[in-house]
Amino acid sequence: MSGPRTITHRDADVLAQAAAARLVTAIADAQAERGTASIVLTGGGVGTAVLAALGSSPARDAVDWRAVDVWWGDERFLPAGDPERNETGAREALLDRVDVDPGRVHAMPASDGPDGDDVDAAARRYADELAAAGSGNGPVPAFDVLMLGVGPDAHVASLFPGMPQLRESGAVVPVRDAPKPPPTRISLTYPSIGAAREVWLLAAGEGKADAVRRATAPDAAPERTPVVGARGRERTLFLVDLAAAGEKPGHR
Ligand SMILES: O=C(O)[C@H](O)[C@@H](O)[C@H](O)[C@H](O)COP(=O)(O)O
Repeated sequence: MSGPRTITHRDADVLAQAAAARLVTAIADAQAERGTASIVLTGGGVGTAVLAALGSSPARDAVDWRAVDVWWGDERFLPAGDPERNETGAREALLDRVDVDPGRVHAMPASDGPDGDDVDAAARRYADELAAAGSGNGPVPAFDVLMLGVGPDAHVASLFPGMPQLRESGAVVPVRDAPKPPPTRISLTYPSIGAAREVWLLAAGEGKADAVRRATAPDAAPERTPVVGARGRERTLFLVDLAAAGEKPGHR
């Protein structure tokens, strides 16, 4: 797997708009090639801004949303509809504004869902849903694009530095005591992330400059810098703004 290609944008707004344009093009290309597309969404400010940019762009009508499978890379284990859930943000930003097939929007279970507050059972349920969709491809489908916001500590999804989930071989894991609130979450693992054709890493703002710098250091290791373990099968893009790249505004 080759290393990420970094593409730097003037600021967070340009990054969100450009990533949205890239996403709708990737969906259209996948549908042209295979008749369907499979995308994995991320929570966080930049991830949601990308969806909002796409949701408010005429370009959103360039794809057949009925032929898109939507998955999540991680989710906060909260009741359905909680404003802190990544699913809630994604629906408000994009999914409620396009004609998706509800049966192809695969939200991670909520804490008031079929497994109640049993986050282990909820993680197993999502792993089963992925395996069913994988239909012989293996434990997860061949995602076309998997987006991951990058935390200031270089976490991606809910894979945080030093936590045992980084070494998990299963497809989906429960997370307790996450350093980023809320503490209880569900997350894809590196094997699931690595099943994606493309992984797009999103980072904006000077608060991410250290994480981006560490991620591109030659001796970076996933244990301390989880973002370096996130690689796509065909391509990995690091989509950043000047501030996250540690460059001065106006430099471009
Ligand atoms: O559930 C979550 O919190 C996210 O999935 C998380 O992985 C997020 O993407 C990063 O923490 C970046 O978030 P920001 O873009 O808001 O900094």
